[in-house]
Amino acid sequence: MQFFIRKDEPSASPWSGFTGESDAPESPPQPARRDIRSRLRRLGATIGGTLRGVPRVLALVWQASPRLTLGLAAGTVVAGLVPAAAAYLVRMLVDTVVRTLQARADQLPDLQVLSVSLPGLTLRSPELTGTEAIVVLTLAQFLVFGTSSLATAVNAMTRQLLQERMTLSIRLKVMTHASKLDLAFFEGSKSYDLLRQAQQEATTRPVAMVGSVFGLCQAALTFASMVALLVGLSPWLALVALLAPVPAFISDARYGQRGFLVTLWASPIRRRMEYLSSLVTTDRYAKETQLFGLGGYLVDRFRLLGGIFYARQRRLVTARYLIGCAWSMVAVLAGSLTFLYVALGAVSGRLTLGDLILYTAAATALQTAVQSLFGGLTSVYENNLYLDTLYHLLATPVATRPAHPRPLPSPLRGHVVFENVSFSYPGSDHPALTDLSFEIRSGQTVALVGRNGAGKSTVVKLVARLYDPSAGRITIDGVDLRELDPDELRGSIGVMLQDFVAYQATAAENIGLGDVRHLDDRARIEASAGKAGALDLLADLPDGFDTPLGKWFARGVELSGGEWQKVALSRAFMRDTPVLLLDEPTSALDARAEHELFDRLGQLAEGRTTVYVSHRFSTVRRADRILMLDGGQLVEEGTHEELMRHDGEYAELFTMQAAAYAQAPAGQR
Ligand SMILES: Nc1ncnc2c1ncn2[C@@H]1O[C@H](COP(=O)(O)OP(=O)(O)OP(=O)(O)O)[C@@H](O)[C@H]1O
Repeated sequence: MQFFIRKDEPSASPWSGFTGESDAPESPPQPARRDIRSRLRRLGATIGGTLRGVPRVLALVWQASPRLTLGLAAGTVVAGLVPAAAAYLVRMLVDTVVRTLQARADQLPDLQVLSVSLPGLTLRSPELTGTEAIVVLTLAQFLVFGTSSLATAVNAMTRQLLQERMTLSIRLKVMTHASKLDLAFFEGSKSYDLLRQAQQEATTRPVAMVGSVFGLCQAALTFASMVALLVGLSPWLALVALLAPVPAFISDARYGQRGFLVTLWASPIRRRMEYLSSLVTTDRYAKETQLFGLGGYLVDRFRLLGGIFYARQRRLVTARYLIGCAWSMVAVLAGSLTFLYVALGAVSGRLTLGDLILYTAAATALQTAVQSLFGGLTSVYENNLYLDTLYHLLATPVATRPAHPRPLPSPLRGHVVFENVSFSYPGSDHPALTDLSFEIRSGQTVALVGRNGAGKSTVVKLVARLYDPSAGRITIDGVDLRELDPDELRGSIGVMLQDFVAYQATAAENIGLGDVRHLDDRARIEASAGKAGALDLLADLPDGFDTPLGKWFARGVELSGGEWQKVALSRAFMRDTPVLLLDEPTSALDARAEHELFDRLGQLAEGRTTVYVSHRFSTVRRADRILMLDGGQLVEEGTHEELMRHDGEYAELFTMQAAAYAQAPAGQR
């Protein structure tokens, strides 16, 4: 099956970073023709795989709520047996009426015994008059249909509740697992697709899954009870009813699998669509979108991708249902022939009127049951495929931790050493750091400088162990970082990243999240804000520290870039740690705020190892030592004075920046 764009699909415009390869993805070529034996083998494998998947699905449902699962199971059993019971009762009623009429016509005593034959058991009533027997049967019918209504209500209720529970439970599983994954996992586009797939399907698939598994069980019960009724009367009829829906099932299963493949391959397209949509609908991007008048362009890109996605779905969905319908005509024809056979049998006197009614009711119900059984199998199979992606995600190994981590030296002095460290980001051939060696003694304040892309942020991320070196090692107080428990290590490091997060939460939470154990410790939060120079700013907000920041939710107040940076900096100060890593902490601050911060940092850094990245040489010169990186390598190191005397690249950049200030017209200084 091909998924190329055809003439009737929206024409793909030339390649763009927004839309990607718009005529991809394409399915792998399907084998041209298969002989009957390999088709049967494949069918067997499909059914086997599907049935093996059922316990997995049931385990998920059970985990979501054992009580609701039991309720649904009970409702399903009742609903599954009702058609057979109803058909049986109708047959008894018709035969009773016929016998009563016969007795009255022949002027014989109107007395009869009602009997119900179950496997290994026959129940008989005492002698009843025709009217009494009809009343008893009507009562029994009332009971059956009453129970059936109750079962329908229980089924609908438990299904809906279970669906909600499962959606929640699967989303929680995905979130919990994702929060433990290695950062490297999030770097690849394939992983994003997997996550997206698992998350998006997590809201819809459980719904379909619960329905299909229990629908399957219900159909299986109806099937078994109907077969028991039908086989007793005519095994041939049972066989015809059994086989007639098979072709439609095979066709549906094939299209179910193709549907899954289209969804899977369309995942990158849908992710691009979501991204394009967010560019127009999210406050973060809306500013530029309006400023550059990008709305129309972005909407066009979205429309292009949406058109491609729809066209593929349309072709598949149309084929699936039209071809499925053609095959189900076989079942319809078999039903009509059964009807003819039974009616002729009744006319010839081989069958009673009750038998005729039982035959027709049972044959139709059996056919429906077989169809639902196969339909259920197809749908469980399809849902299983989607669930595979969920299980695949849940099976992704979480961030590696040493089996027996070495205890963090106590007290931690913060002596950091890079020994011949090289590092490339996951999926990148280009090394971000190459054979980097340096030492930061405990308590020292070190500035990392260098051009854009020199590797400064990478050094910060490696010390915080967001990644492990590709070669060489990093030690803290003599212990390789890989031998430590990452959480324990991170608990001893205060970090502010260059691309810090602005949480849509209150000011207090934005700071307190720096150490969740103290999220409610207002004194500590305010002290941290004080260290970052954010105290007055936050105290003056409409609800002080309880003011929600950001505009996503009600009552939110938006901050300026520099104000957000102060909040992020406050967060880094929440932990009273021996190591402090600050990646461009003042890039958005005004000159006074920056000056004041570095004055305070002088005291805050007392006794702590402090590493900061900065492009402003006025702040860099305050450091005890300066490390200058270029192309991922250390090119110069020393104090400001030493580097100026060395007259290398640092001195050149410093002089360039100083001259820019000195040459500025007096009014701009
Ligand atoms: N997540 C990533 N995946 C792949 N490559 C990356 C990633 N982050 C950074 N790089 C690459 O690693 C190199 C070093 O990046 P790094 O962010 O450490 O530079 P930097 O010195 O902090 O730059 P800047 O001054 O612009 O912040 C760059 O070539 C960059 O392209």
